[in-house]
Amino acid sequence: MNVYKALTIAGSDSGGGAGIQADLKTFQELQVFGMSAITAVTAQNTLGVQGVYPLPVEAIEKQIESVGTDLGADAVKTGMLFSADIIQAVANKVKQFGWSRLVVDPVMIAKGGAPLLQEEAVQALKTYLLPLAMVVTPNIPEAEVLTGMTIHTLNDRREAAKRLHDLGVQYVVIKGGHDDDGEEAVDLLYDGDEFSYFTSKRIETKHTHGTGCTFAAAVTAELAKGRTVKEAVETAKAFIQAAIEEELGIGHGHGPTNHWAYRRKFFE
Ligand SMILES: Nc1ncnc2c1ncn2[C@@H]1O[C@H](COP(=O)(O)OP(=O)(O)OP(=O)(O)O)[C@@H](O)[C@H]1O
Ligand SMILES: Cc1ncc(CO)c(N)n1
Repeated sequence: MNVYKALTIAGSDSGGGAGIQADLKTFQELQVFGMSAITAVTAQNTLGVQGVYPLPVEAIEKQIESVGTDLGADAVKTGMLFSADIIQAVANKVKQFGWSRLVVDPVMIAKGGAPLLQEEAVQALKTYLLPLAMVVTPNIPEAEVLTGMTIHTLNDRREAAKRLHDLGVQYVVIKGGHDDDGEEAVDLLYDGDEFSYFTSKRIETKHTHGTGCTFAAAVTAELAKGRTVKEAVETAKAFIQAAIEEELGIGHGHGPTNHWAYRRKFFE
């Protein structure tokens, strides 16, 4: 049996809808063996973030080394990295193990507004990690912070994608979840040459906690299997659409998406 493996380097969400938990569930659903290096523990639920506890840099490095020196990874994803020190350490380890199928989800703030990345760490993300990335997956506010431009139109988004590509990342996906007008949720992919668009019906719901993590984890899982970036984004879009569509309706606030919905929709 050919076993594909993916490593997520991200924060823990006690509520189970985002972060490490969303990543591992998504890897599993897509039949990829999931491994993790936890950067920070968050006390979090559907109502918000009640606490953030970053781990010592050494603890993060050790986890990555444990995976890298034994199991190996076909693809790697980063999520919440919190500080410039953590970003630099993660970038060094990615280089050390020669991981080229790297998906960077530049997590900055949780849906309720809690900061998951220190402001001074944005530059470190641009300098150390993005040049190593195969794919970066910002939402619109994250793309604005990374490029320093405001994004209103699709044209703005295309310009932002070009600027992100100039930072050294091979493929840029700017997600459209935050683009509030319109009946559709449109994600844009730029490969340095052409733009592609992945469009789905926008679902009217407040249960979108962890959509970004889940989407990027699905891209990572498909890359681990050797798919092209375009194929991986296509599957990730179908995965997140199903996960939002088939609501779980749990928790008292912005609930998590349904990680098993894609399997039920397409394979059962
Ligand atoms: N209401 C919606 N209906 C359909 N698709 C959506 C909706 N909201 C988000 N998506 C899709 O979910 C994916 C994640 O996009 P989004 O922009 O919400 O990420 P995000 O803000 O990083 O998420 P989070 O910070 O909650 O993890 C994209 O593929 C986007 O198109
Ligand atoms: C741990 C963690 N990572 C990422 C996000 C973004 O959805 C979150 N809310 N929590």
